[in-house]
Amino acid sequence: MSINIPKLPTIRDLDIREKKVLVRIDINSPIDPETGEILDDRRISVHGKYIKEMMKDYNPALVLISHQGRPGEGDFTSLEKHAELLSKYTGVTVKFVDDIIGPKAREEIRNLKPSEILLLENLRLLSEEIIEASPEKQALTMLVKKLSSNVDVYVNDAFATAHRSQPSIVGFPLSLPSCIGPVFEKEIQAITRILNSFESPRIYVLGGSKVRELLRVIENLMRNKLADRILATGLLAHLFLVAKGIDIGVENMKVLEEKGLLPLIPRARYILMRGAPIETPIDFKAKINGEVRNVYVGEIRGVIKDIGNNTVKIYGDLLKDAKVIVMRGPAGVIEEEEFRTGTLNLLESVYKSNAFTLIAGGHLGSMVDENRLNNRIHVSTGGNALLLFLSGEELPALKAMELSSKMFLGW
Ligand SMILES: Nc1ncnc2c1ncn2[C@@H]1O[C@H](COP(=O)(O)OP(=O)(O)OP(=O)(O)O)[C@@H](O)[C@H]1O
Ligand SMILES: O=C(O)[C@H](O)COP(=O)(O)O
Repeated sequence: MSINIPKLPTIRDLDIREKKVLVRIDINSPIDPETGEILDDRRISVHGKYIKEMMKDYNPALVLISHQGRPGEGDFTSLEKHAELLSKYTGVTVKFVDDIIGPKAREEIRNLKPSEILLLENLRLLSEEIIEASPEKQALTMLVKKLSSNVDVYVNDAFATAHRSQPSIVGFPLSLPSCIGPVFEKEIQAITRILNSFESPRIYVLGGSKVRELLRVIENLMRNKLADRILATGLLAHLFLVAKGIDIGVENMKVLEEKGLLPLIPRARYILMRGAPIETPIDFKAKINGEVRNVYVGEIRGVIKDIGNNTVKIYGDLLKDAKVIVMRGPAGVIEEEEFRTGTLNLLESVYKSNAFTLIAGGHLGSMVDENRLNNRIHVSTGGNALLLFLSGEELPALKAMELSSKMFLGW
């Protein structure tokens, strides 16, 4: 079955040359709560690369907006450091203003000339930005009203926030001629290629800790017959082993309990009974008496922290023949160096394969060797947005963009 993805306007459909362009990006990054340092700047570097191209091709005056973290959490910080990194990746000095809709920000926007870039402060300092509502309601917020009257067009390049119905995502498209940006477009192209591919085998390697979300993805994959094999790793593997009736040991059951995952066992059983092509590991890495040991299913001891050597080999062999690969979430506790082997080896199989590959998720993305990438491999900037999309859910950003293209482009 193929999935219908709406045709969305891109910067080629809108006249942005020398215009004042408001661009919603997602440079939300992991932050060290103690020092405030940005721990991984992948999203910033990806946006930087495409902004640089946009400047070269269209010479606009760019006003960038983004969020960082959530109020009350350790990663809720200013975007000042992000501006420095954006300057590094774009090769243009990105001016930062510690204001969003006040007189200071509006003055800076009014004075901005083509070839200049301005970054406004963290959008989530505005309480309006946290509230989710319909595009029609969001178009009436102060954020949308105050900024719309100072720019010519709106570009949504924040694919990773496409699942939020917040004013900076769904309000502007109803107020200004709008389109998606290049990062968003690349993500849609990769997902379309994955979801509409009839080449097989199509193999999903699903791991990490967002097990609830992954079950939704698996249910959609089954509904639409999108996967030939699903190789479970990470905490998803724990859950499916238990659902298969396999004893994973008291300590690992406790891990599932602590993460609130035990209630998902019946749902996982139902997924298996309906014939989902889910493979589970045959061995794992665990720390026993201070030493890393390879333990086999049937005699699992210790806390499982990675997939084992034989599973790496078997999963690797399966990936060799794949035509399409989607890899999401790490295979083990990659925060501990000794438990990165499974993830790194699976990535090695991806680099060597000829399959079109989508790699998703912040933790997994941080393990990718940029020097080994090629145009067959797309490393997504999306986390939850991508998972929801793969689960078959409508993303508010796409809906708002469709409304906008009807209103302003007559599509
Ligand atoms: N066997 C395991 N036991 C416990 N935790 C695990 C195991 N395998 C992986 N994890 C944990 O999963 C977490 C990453 O999962 P997550 O689902 O957040 O992936 P991600 O790639 O960062 O995706 P996203 O960007 O959507 O957050 C890591 O913190 C890692 O320690
Ligand atoms: O990292 C993400 O998933 C996006 O930046 C969205 O962040 P949020 O979950 O805080 O809305």
